[in-house]
Amino acid sequence: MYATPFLDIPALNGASGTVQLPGSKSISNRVLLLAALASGTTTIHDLLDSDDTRVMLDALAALGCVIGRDGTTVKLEGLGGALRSTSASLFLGNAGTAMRPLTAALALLGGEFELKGVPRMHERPIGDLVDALTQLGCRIDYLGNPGYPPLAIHPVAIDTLQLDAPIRVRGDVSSQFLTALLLALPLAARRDIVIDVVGELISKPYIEITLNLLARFGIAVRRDGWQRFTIPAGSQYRSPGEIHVEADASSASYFIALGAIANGSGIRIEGVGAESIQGDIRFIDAARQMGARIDSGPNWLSISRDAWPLKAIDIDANHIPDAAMTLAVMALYADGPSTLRNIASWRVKETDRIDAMANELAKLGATVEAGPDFIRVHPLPAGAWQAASIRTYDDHRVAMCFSLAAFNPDGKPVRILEPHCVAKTFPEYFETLFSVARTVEVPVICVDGPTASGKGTLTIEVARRLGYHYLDSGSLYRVTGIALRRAGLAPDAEHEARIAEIAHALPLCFSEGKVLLAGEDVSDAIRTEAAGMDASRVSTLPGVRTALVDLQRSFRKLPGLVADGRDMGTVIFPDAKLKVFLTASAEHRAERRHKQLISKGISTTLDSLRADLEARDLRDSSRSVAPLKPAQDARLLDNSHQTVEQSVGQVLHWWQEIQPFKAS
Ligand SMILES: O=C(O)C1=C[C@@H](OP(=O)(O)O)[C@@H](O)[C@H](O)C1
Ligand SMILES: C=C(OP(=O)(O)O)C(=O)O
Repeated sequence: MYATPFLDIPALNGASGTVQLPGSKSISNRVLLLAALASGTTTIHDLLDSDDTRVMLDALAALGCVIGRDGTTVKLEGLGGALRSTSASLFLGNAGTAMRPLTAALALLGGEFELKGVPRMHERPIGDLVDALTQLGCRIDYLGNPGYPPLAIHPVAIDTLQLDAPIRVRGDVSSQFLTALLLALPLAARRDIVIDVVGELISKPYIEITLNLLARFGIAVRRDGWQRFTIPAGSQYRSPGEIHVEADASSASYFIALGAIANGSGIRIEGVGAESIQGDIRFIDAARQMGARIDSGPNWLSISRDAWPLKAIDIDANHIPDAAMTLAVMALYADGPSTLRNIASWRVKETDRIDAMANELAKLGATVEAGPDFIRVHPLPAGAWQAASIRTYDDHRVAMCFSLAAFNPDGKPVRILEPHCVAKTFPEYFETLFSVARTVEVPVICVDGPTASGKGTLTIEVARRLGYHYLDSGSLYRVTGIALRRAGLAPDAEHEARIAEIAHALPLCFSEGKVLLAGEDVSDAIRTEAAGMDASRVSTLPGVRTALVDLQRSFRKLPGLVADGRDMGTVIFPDAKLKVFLTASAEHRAERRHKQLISKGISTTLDSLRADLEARDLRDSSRSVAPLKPAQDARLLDNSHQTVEQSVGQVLHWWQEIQPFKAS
């Protein structure tokens, strides 16, 4: 997941490949609650691991469920209708699928509970559900604004609930209120329980998910149209033992759109197919209408671009409220204005999504019309796209769907602010996108400079702040040095061919700040002075340098790279847009190295370190191949009198200066 304050997506121009998508949020949270209400153990495969499921799991654990986890498989021992813990304060983040169903279940289970969430959750309505539960005799107080969480739930005896008259619940603000009642009321089914929906029910397919999963847990709800639902007397939750969660159909919408927009050999999605029980799968109908070519099989979809530009669409999107946001961005690539209707519920989700989409689409340059329950998006012709800094309003779907704007014909990058909000349902969204997307040019920042100038520290920090990959090219030489010593060779010209072979096939990777050679952590071994000397000698061998060029260039991957070394800007990435040549006086560098070594308990003297550094500088700058010198277009940064933060700030400032983004 990108934990950076922003993520810059360079202009993308193609995409091909296969993505395995994470589990459905709607299925995961329903199954977790049903498994908790049932008796016996349920093994859930492919459960979504995200903020929304984590708050549900934490809540169930606080209620006394025993939960075991192995990757995406979760084993949950149900409570069988009896809470092990009858008071708890539960934090439910911004998960509607946790807040609403848990409110109903806990109001019936008997106990003192406090249910709260993030500030936005406290602005998302729950009054219609609380009204329905209160009619039954449940006792719920608002701890903040009436009609909204946080809530205090008080115990009532389940056999005192009034179940003789139909329970009336409004269905026109959120279908989750009806879902919550359907999931929880089997707890009280000593007689038939009838629920009547008041007003036009929205987001109907989510009720189908609820009914489908209730049936998997042994509860056969009778349904009369979308108005009346009956939970038969004697209903009891029965765990199916094992259950698989399909991949998330709403998450699939971004990759379906990607296949429809991007040039390439198409996108294959694994984990969800056209027969999905999730209503958002009907997004494929809308995408086909806009011109996508889509095939499907058991648990897979394959999408490729067909009609181009896409065809404008005018649809009632009430049945696909979440995926429809993706259509609003696809509309930018259409042949006329597209209209999404009957989407008033967008206004009470993670943010006011109609306003958010209208504001951010306008930043890209689009003309947008919006009303209480619709949005109309006009296509953006080539030449009219702006490089925009997209505000995401802590809404995962805003972040995800705007990444698709990076396919604009004007080659403009897109900045996504607070990209970590995707953690609500799809923490690895951007990584998944980057695994299949192509760009004309992956941005690179080169930081070259002499030994002990602080390149490593600076580069790692700049990469971290930008969410870019990191290449410590010096370590390639150091690792080669270690590998050749292990092969019984000396780092000299006599063994150049053998060393080059070793370098070419170096099984190297950087992971969480560690350098791994064939899986072995060699981070400390390569930092000794002896390894440094070997690296410097190895790097004078032209055959070895050539062998390592391809390896170094292979680190240039989306969304960008910060490369540290001695010839990054001059030889390896001569087209880099920002090249920094970092220096510090020999005196300062010797002092820093001295401190470093002393802190590691390695004894040495300042004078000898300074002499070594000067000898190395001379060798590095006078070698015949790629001598250490600033690239012509490099910016010089002397950090002798700077803190790390100051040099990082300077590099980020230079980088920012060459970005085209307007402030948000
Ligand atoms: O029941 C569910 O799993 C959901 C129902 C929908 O909400 P509304 O019924 O409020 O539209 C949907 O937007 C939400 O992401 C998940
Ligand atoms: C509306 C959404 O979430 P929630 O389940 O919190 O309602 C969503 O995921 O788009």
